Amino acid sequence: MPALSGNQLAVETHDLRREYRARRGAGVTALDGVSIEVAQGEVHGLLGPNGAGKTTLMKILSTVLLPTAGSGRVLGHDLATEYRRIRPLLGIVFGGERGVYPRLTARQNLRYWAALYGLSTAAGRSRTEELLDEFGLAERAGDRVETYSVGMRQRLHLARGMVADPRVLLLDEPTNGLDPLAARQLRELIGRLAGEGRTVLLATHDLDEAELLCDRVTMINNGRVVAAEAPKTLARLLSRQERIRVRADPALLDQVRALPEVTEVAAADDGAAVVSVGSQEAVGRVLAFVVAAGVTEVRTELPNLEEVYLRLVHRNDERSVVAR
Ligand SMILES: Nc1ncnc2c1ncn2[C@@H]1O[C@H](COP(=O)(O)OP(=O)(O)OP(=O)(O)O)[C@@H](O)[C@H]1O
Repeated sequence: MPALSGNQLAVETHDLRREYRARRGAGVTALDGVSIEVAQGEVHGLLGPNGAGKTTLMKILSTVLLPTAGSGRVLGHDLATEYRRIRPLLGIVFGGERGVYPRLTARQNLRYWAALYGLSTAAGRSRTEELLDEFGLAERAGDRVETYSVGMRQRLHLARGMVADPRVLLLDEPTNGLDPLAARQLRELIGRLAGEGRTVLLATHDLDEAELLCDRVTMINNGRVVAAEAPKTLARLLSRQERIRVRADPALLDQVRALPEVTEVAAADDGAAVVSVGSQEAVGRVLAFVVAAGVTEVRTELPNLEEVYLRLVHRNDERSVVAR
C-alpha cells in the first residue's frame, strides 16, 4: 500500500444529492444533502434502515454513479472529474454474486482481477497466492467457486477487493447472509485490513458489527445524515433505554406512568405492559415500586439494538421536522 500522506481526509462529501427519475410518477430522492468526513485510517460505519441511501452513497463514492448535485473527494480527488485517479485507490466489495465468476476457481478469479488491475503476470500470480493465504482460501483455491460456502465466497469477494492493495475499502453489507461464525471470520479479516492503516467505509445495518469494528459511524435515514458519532457515544445513547415487562392492573399502570423515571408504558402482544425507563439506576426504583404494589410477574429486558436504533432514527426524524 502506498504511504499515507498528510492529514488529508480519505473521504469527504458536501451536500450530496441523488435523485432517481421515475418513468412515471414522482422520482425518488435517495440522498438529500449528505455531508460526511472520514479520516485516513478510520473505520467508518454507514448505518441506516433499508432504503436509507447507503448503497447510493457507496456507488457515488466508488465513481460508478454521479450525484445529481453536491460534491465529494476521495483522498483529495474529485469524484466527478478525477474518477480515473480514484479507482486504483479503491477496493470495492458489494454484496451479492456480482464480480466473481462461479465457474472459475478462486485462483483463476484472483489472477483475472490482477490482470484487470494491470499487474504483470508474475506480480498477479504472487499477489494471488498471498491473498489466498491471507483469506483462508488456499486449500480450496483450485476448486470452482460454485462449490464454496457463502462465507468462502464472501472472503473471496474481499480478497478480490484487495488485489490492488487499495488505501480505501468500500464494503457494502459484507456479512449479509452469513452465519455467525462466517460473519465473525469476515469481521476479523476486516479488522486486520483496517489495522494495516487502510480506511474502511462499511455500510451495514448490523449495530453489533458497527460497534465492534468502527471508530465512528454516520447514521443515515431517508437520505439524510441524522448523526455522526463514535460508537461509544452511540452505545451510551443505546444503553439509556431499559425496559421492564410487567403484568399489572390498569390503575397501577397509571401510577407507573406517572413516575418521573418512566418514559413510556406500552402494551405488548401478550397483554403485558412494557415500561421504558430513562436509565439503568431508575430500573431499580421502578422495580421496587411495582413489587411493593404486590406485582409478582415482572422482569427487566434490554430492547434489541435494531429496535433502539430505529427509535433513535425516528427521534431524529421528528427533530429535523421541527428544525425545518
Ligand atoms: N436505480 C434506482 N432507481 C430508482 N430508485 C432507486 C434506485 N436505486 C435506489 N433507489 C431508491 O433510492 C432509495 C435509497 O436506496 P439505497 O439502495 O441507496 O438504500 P440502502 O440504504 O442501501 O438500502 P438497503 O439497505 O435496502 O440496501 C430507496 O428508496 C430506493 O428504492
